[in-house]
Amino acid sequence: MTGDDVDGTGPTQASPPGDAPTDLASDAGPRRADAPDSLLGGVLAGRYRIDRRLGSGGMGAVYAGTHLLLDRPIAVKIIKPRFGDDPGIAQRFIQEARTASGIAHAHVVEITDFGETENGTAFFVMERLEGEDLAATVTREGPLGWQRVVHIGEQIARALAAAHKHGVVHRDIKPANCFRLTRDDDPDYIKVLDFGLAKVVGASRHGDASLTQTGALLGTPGYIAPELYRGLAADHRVDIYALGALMHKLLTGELPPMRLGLDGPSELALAAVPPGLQAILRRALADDPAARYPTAQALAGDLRRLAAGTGVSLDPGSDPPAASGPLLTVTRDARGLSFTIGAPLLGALVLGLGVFAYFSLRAVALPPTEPVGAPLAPRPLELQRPALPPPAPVPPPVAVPLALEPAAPPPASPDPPPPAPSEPSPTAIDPSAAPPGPAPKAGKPLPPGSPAAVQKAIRRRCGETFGYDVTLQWKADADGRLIPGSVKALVGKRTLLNDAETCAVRQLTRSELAWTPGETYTHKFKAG
Ligand SMILES: Nc1ncnc2c1ncn2[C@@H]1O[C@H](COP(=O)(O)OP(=O)(O)OP(=O)(O)O)[C@@H](O)[C@H]1O
Repeated sequence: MTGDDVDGTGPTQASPPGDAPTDLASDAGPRRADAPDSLLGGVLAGRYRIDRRLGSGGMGAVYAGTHLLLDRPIAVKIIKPRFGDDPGIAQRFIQEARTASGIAHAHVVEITDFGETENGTAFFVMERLEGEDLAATVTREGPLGWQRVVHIGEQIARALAAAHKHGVVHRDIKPANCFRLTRDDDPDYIKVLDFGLAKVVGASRHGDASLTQTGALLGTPGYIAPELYRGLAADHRVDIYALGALMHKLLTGELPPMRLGLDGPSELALAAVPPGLQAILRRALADDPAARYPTAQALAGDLRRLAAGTGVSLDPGSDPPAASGPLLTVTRDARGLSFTIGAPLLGALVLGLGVFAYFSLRAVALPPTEPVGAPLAPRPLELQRPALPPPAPVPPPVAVPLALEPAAPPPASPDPPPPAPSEPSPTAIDPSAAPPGPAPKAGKPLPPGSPAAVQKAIRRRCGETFGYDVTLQWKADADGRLIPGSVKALVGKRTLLNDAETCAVRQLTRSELAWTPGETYTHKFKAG
């Protein structure tokens, strides 16, 4: 897994220029592969020798090392120096290790140690895996056979089910975060990596309220569930959506088109896969979380049944009740993100009110504000899109340009929204269409058609992605903030939903520029 590839398809070991997330100091430009690394050859915490750098991601770099006492290979993730000064980020990093180490599942990477060095650099130690992440696999091999995807998807679903029971939502499931290795003659044995973006239900147990107040939309474009883009309450089903997107990517080489407000499955490029798998993906990728699998366990069950040829249970009413564990509800409010446990106690209360049956069909958690478990009221999303092609037996994938309706203003709060982190996580997207975001900077709106700063950033960061002429389009909302879902990358008349778009959307959303309200921008980039 690399932060190199924003849609999870890039190489695993390198840090190319298009990789905004991976370089240690983005303002200083990407880290050169041959740059000296003072950690190499050193010994961490008196027992971990740092042998070579494997790559880097949003918050840290990963090194291959050796446990000197046990003479055993390990991998160490070390927080980036620029984040080291930020106690909040370091806290998240340690939290990542602590929570991931508690999941203990065959398909979750094992965390064996974590801590801080003498100079305050946070690190954690993992089992070192031999293989490659799924982004590398799909880049090299192209689309995978559906049987392989079902096998891979089931393992990831089981890992997620274990994490969700533990109160952890991964929030950044993508090919780059799923490592493929050979075990017991299985060449597609999967370990899920990187719970760095996961938020923990039990954060408050550690007295870490800041974990709930990032105010940023975390994830990777293309894998982010629609409710997060909308700024609605969200829960563990964001992982189910992301896993659906991951399987779609593995099956077709492309991400599913984002179609906010549309549940129609006809645009999925899945003609070559069995109807049962198509149905599974449609359900996993449902726009409305209530129409998705209620649990990762249920998704894993259908994948298992499909592999065994015993059919799938796609009737939502046939799903098992929600897991009894502390499933997570992430709620966006004026203070940022907050978390609620859908505890059995809550279920009992609901039962006492005589409506358990109603909710058990739709929800696994009951957020305090806008329940994602309940059917979403049809939202008047202003989908500005060309007329959809007429229904056809196997329609080609259609990318729908989106203009998200700015969500309703947040409820009044006595407290002002928290300040944005000094350096957002590389995969953090300022949810400009979301209600609780900070007010747009009172910058001088750039004249339409000359977004020079963004052009520079995209040129620098997405240089390798644009090996061809590409036109970028994006739209500003009524407040002059970029609408993430509006970004399109066009090559000729074809809309791309891959590296170009995801790299561009990341750069655009990070730019924090004020745009001309309501303006649609079109910008051409020449290859090279
Ligand atoms: N336990 C491990 N064993 C072997 N290689 C690993 C291990 N963990 C990570 N790697 C590799 O290290 C590199 C960097 O991983 P890292 O988690 O920093 O990337 P990332 O997924 O982009 O991070 P982030 O999600 O924080 O942006 C990747 O090539 C990944 O495959």
